[in-house]
Amino acid sequence: MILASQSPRRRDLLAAVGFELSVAPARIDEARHDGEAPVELVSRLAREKARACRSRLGEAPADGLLVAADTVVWTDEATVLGKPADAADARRMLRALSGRTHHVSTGVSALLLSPAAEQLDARSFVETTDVTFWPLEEAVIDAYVATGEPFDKAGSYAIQGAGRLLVQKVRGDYATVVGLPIARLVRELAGLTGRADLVAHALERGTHA
Ligand SMILES: Cc1cn([C@H]2C[C@H](O)[C@@H](COP(=O)(O)OP(=O)(O)OP(=O)(O)O)O2)c(=O)[nH]c1=O
Repeated sequence: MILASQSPRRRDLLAAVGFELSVAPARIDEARHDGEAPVELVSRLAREKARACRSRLGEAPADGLLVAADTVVWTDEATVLGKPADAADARRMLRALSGRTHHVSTGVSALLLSPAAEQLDARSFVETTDVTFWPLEEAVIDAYVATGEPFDKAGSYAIQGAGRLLVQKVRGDYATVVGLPIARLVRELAGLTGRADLVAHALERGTHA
């Protein structure tokens, strides 16, 4: 499988269910269009990342799968919180999330690659998980920013890291927050490849520590 993402979290989630990966990050403009809803944004960006990566493979790629994804954190006002520009930006985002429920949407686009394929076979979907933060005192925000963890993370936190200390409640798939809804993805790949046994196969091959 080709993973069109630089995210080590996505690589780990796929490797843990037994996929052998080659990583080929796609560089695209991730700017949000005027009036674009967060769910539409991640859906579009995942598809654009997949398309950009696919076009670099040339005319006749080997058989296989290509997966791209994009994650955003957003609030009820449809404000999108991207990766923080600096520590002050991270602090501002964490204050905005303190004591409230926000949404994390991950868009995924999977392509079936084949040298013969005229028509591109693809599956794209978006999963959204709601995350509630404990109220965060300024000292907690400062200590968290000082860990350095917020800087390459949408919304300025990582639920899989020290950021788990900020989280009171999760409603939806935890893996969607980390950056890849793996359970849904394996099911979509089963449909895309016609391999109904893919979930069982992933359970057999995976390393489930
Ligand atoms: C909210 C949250 C985000 N994140 C991460 C997942 C994503 O890697 C990142 C969101 O940025 P993305 O732009 O989705 O992904 P990326 O830049 O890491 O990789 P690429 O563009 O090459 O696909 O934030 C966490 O790791 N944990 C969390 O709890």
